[in-house]
Amino acid sequence: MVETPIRLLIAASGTGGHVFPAIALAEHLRDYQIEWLGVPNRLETQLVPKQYRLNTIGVEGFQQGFGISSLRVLGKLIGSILEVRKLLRQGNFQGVFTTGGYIAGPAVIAARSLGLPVILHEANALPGKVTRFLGPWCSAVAVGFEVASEHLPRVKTIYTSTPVRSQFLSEEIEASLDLPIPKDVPVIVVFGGSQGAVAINKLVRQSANAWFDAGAWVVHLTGDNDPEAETLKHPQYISLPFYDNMAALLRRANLAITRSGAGSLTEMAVCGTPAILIPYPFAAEDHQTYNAKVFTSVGAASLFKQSELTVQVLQSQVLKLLQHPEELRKMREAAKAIAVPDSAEKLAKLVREVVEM
Ligand SMILES: CC(=O)N[C@H]1[C@@H](OP(=O)(O)OP(=O)(O)OC[C@H]2O[C@@H](n3ccc(=O)[nH]c3=O)[C@H](O)[C@@H]2O)O[C@H](CO)[C@@H](O)[C@@H]1O
Repeated sequence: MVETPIRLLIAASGTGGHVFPAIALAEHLRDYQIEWLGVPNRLETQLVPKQYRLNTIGVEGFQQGFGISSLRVLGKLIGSILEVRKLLRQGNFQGVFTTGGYIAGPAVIAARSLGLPVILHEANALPGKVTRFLGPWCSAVAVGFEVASEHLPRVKTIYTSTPVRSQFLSEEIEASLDLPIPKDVPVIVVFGGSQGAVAINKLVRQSANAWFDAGAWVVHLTGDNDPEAETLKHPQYISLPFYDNMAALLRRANLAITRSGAGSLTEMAVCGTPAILIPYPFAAEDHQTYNAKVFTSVGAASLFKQSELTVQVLQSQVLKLLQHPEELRKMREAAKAIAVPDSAEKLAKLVREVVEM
């Protein structure tokens, strides 16, 4: 008799930090029939339908305080819970995996109200509200940073780190870097999460000439909402709105200047990329600062508040590191020491244990 494959609904929506780890996990559950739950206008609509059926619902987060708009969001939430319950029942799903965020609300509530198992993965050092609130109701909660467990006292967590896309684990990936950079020059990569970071872009454009003079090349991933993105021209400067082959670039880079989203940090650990971290100041509950501290506490990065970082400070901090390659080497080793390259396997094992129990 042919066994029917297990049907799993993955609820992962929004930015790269939520969608990429779920794609990496799905690659380790090839024998499962996977469908996706997302919203109609976010990154999952570009990344998911090539491989998995994408079901979309309308859902959004609550704002501070309680008013008319909260009532509207609550109404939408109830509607989307009913929609997900219908999808789970009609699709005969046996479990749900989610990476948290708004989509996790209806996904967890619908699944648990039907008695289905739910595995939630929380990538951030300070878990999001949905994880803190619904974590105790999930069958298993995996965390990307060990310190996250301290913020989830009512939940038995499992530390798996955060899965990275498979190209990050390939030994030969650096050879696939298709940017015209000479072999032996120091490379600084600047990026701001999957959306770009206009404030960092500005600082970098004002600081970069001193780094060029020191022989460094700068690869600047500006995001696509920076009106000044094309204003700096230099033979040692490459500016792109977005770059797909981050695995090769982070391996090649001697230093990254970036935000501290959980996805980027995990990738930099796996690649051993030393970093200057500038947490996004408006991130929910300042969670990026908590993420960054995981790296600074082991000596893999230095941390600067955006409000306190001037051109002079950034310029001299980078020059100091360029002049002390042994310091960069120590940071590289420190980053690698906290990497968990088999995170996707660990998470897939957990999913199997819970769903097939
Ligand atoms: C503003 C905000 O609240 N961001 C959150 C969002 O992260 P967000 O998705 O913005 O940022 P992450 O650092 O987690 O991930 C960025 C991803 O985009 C990729 N990339 C980026 C630029 C580029 O040119 N090419 C490319 O592929 C990176 O390699 C990485 O995989 O979810 C994360 C996980 O919950 C949180 O930790 C972040 O704090």
